[in-house]
Amino acid sequence: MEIAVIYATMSGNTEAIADCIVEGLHRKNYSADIMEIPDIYTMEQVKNYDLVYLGLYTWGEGDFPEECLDMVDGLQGERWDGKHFALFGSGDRSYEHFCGALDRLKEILINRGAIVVAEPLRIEMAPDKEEEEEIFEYVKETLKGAKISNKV
Ligand SMILES: Cc1cc2nc3c(=O)[nH]c(=O)nc-3n(C[C@H](O)[C@H](O)[C@H](O)COP(=O)(O)O)c2cc1C
Repeated sequence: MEIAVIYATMSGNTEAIADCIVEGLHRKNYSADIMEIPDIYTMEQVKNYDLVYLGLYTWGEGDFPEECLDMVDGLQGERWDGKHFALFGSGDRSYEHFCGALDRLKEILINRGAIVVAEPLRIEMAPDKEEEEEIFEYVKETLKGAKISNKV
């Protein structure tokens, strides 16, 4: 089973969540390819995976980060029927739309036929110890959601 963890980060918080997701996957004996946006150039790279963890921080007023716009366009331009996605990101509760980019991303993916396997995981800034546990639980929930029964 092929799993990718793809993320965008400006100050490292979303990257810390991505690293924790990879660790959570290892604990369940799954491996994953981890990639930072904008190093993903084609949707073909995304299509190769059975489960894609996609992480973004939120910018502006609930907006996508600038470096994600090409990828969002790419996602919008394809059908993702039956493909499993799990969304995560960092934000700041002092903004009106906490992790708002994740709501927008979820809507786009669902409209294009994707299965978003759990509610997006929203972390305030960088994960603390308690939130790391939350991330490990999220990994378990999303693996179940994706109905992955075979180990990599
Ligand atoms: C100009 C600006 C706009 C932001 N807008 C939002 C927002 O609308 N919603 C939110 O939850 N966080 C917002 N944030 C907070 C970032 O998403 C937050 O700092 C996040 O942890 C950054 O993640 P990163 O370390 O992965 O880059 C904003 C930050 C800046 C500097």
